[in-house]
Amino acid sequence: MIQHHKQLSLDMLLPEGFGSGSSGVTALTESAVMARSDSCKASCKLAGRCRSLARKPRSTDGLEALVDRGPPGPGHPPQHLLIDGQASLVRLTANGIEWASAHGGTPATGAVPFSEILYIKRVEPCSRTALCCLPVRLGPRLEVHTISRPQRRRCDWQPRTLVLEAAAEEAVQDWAAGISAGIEAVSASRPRSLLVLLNPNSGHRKAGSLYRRVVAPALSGAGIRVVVRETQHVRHAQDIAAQLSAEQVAAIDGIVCVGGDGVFHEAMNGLLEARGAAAAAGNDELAEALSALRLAHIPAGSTDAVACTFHGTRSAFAAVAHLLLGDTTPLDVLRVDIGGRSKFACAMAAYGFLGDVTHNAEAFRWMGPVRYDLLGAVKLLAGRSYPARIRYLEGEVGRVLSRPAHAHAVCGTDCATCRTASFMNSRRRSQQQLLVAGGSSSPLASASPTVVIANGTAAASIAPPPAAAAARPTSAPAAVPAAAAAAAAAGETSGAGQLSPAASGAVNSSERSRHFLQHAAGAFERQGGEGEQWQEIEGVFRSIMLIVMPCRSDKTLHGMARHGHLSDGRLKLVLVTKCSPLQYLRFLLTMSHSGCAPGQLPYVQVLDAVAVAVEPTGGTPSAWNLDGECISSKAIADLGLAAECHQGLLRVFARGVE
Ligand SMILES: Nc1ncnc2c1ncn2[C@@H]1O[C@H](COP(=O)(O)OP(=O)(O)OP(=O)(O)O)[C@@H](O)[C@H]1O
Repeated sequence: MIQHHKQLSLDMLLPEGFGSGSSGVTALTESAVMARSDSCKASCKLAGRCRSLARKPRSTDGLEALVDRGPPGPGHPPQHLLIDGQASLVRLTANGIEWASAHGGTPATGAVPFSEILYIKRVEPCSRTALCCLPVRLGPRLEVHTISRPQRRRCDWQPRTLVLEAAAEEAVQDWAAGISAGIEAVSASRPRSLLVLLNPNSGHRKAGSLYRRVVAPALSGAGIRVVVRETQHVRHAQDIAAQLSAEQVAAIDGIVCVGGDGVFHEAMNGLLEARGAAAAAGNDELAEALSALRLAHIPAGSTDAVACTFHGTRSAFAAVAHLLLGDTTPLDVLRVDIGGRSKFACAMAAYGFLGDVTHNAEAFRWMGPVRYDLLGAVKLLAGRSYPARIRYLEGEVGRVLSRPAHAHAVCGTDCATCRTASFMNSRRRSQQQLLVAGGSSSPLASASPTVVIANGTAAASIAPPPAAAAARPTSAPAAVPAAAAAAAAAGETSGAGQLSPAASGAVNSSERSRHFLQHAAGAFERQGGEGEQWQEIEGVFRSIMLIVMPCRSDKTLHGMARHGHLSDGRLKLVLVTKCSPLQYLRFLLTMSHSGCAPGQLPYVQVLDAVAVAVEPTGGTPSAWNLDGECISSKAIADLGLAAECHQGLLRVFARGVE
């Protein structure tokens, strides 16, 4: 059962930088400092600070005048306040707070936009005894909690607290009201209520303390209602997300995953499973409400590639800040068909080397994150390769985005490549809907080349014959699930944020040819375009990777796929052919240093694709690694794996790397 989050004492949990401790010292009154600073010189840790305050008496004359000035607001004259202990002229503009002060004779200005204020907190006046034994009078204050960007790594946001101090409580109230109104005007997408799924087993098993130290105070400060559930076992996060009732879905704006990539992967799968089930049951209202939920990842795991890719940093504070600000972006999801089931991955699906590493990693969890390095070294030396046949579809979006303007673009905030893909996707959907509404057969469909199915045990041998109407997938109805056919007929393609019933339900086929056929047919209908044809590559591979997003982590700062995107509807198909351990090590180092890109190494191919099918062609197949989760079922050995990228299927709390 969902338990209500216990409100924790902010004072106990405030992380460094969130607190009021140091700012309190700046509120020492001038006379108190003058009177007591000499007597506490020797013993007091703060004596130096006290002396400096005593040497530089601060003017508070302006504060008295403030009381009669009326409420602050855009167009109103600036008012005198103390900002971080400095007498300043402060005003509210339409965009935020601006101030000017003269610190030590040097004029200084500053500004904080409303869009970067996480929350504000009023602090009542009080008296306290500081470490220096001085009685400290803390006046009425307003803490403005915001972010700062370090010079060198701008996306590595740090907490910053601005303390506004006025002479009278009413003035602080006025400022609080003015700033709240400004935040309200830019906060349409900020969450108000969240479900938190916390995996206590992640990484170094410190997710709980990280939550209490960094996440809870921020959520509580922003007034967000939170329900926290600790996961008890493997797949628990998935079950919780999949079993959300309509009332629970209506009550929350999103799901926050505190842990590693695994817990995010599970929550995503649960959410998409629930969406598919709701759509299949004709419950459009619930399906829509589930589509509106956003997912967040607060990194506390071993790799945390999801958070690193979303925000360009592994900082939990940065992830929470993006969440509080309501940053939202669509995310591509890879739908993977294994035997009769569909699973979803947002980072990558890997066969060969990474599959082998994950296959053994769980047994060594007690070692912590270092298990990946050790197993990686072992598998590198073992040097296993796997024969396989790979088919892939570049897709319309793949062809358009292969133009120079997009081919080398690095995904970031407000990415032009992702916007283009999203535009193409929505245009294609509306075109299809128009055509369906008009009752005509879709020219898009008729212009599409066809998929030729080689009967028998061979999987779909795919090539577009000149007059292939008879060989169109519809000519083999048994191979195309009714739901998929209905979805295609209704124009329910894998558009942004949409999930066709076929994408989530179980598929009732166990034969290899049917498995590939139905995937190929579905993907082709959705993703193919004029002149499109499936490409086929057969060989022996050390590693096959389907990388959906850039996949940044501590080990690959630029991402495993340097030119991967969060929502361009494509994946990077990376094929490393059979090679020596030394060559493979070179590949790993290249990937770690600069990310996979075409033409780097002669034995590595990097291709753009929207759909891929991988079929083992001999020997014992490797396990698959789906977002770090190991999949080693008999179905993969028998049937292979087929995957298709769905553009912007999920919405996540992120803005991309700044
Ligand atoms: N209470 C629990 N006990 C044991 N395992 C759990 C529990 N809760 C969740 N899990 C499982 O732990 C697995 C790993 O979790 P997670 O991915 O969060 O951490 P990680 O593997 O250390 O990090 P990363 O995936 O970033 O490398 C998840 O797949 C999940 O199924």
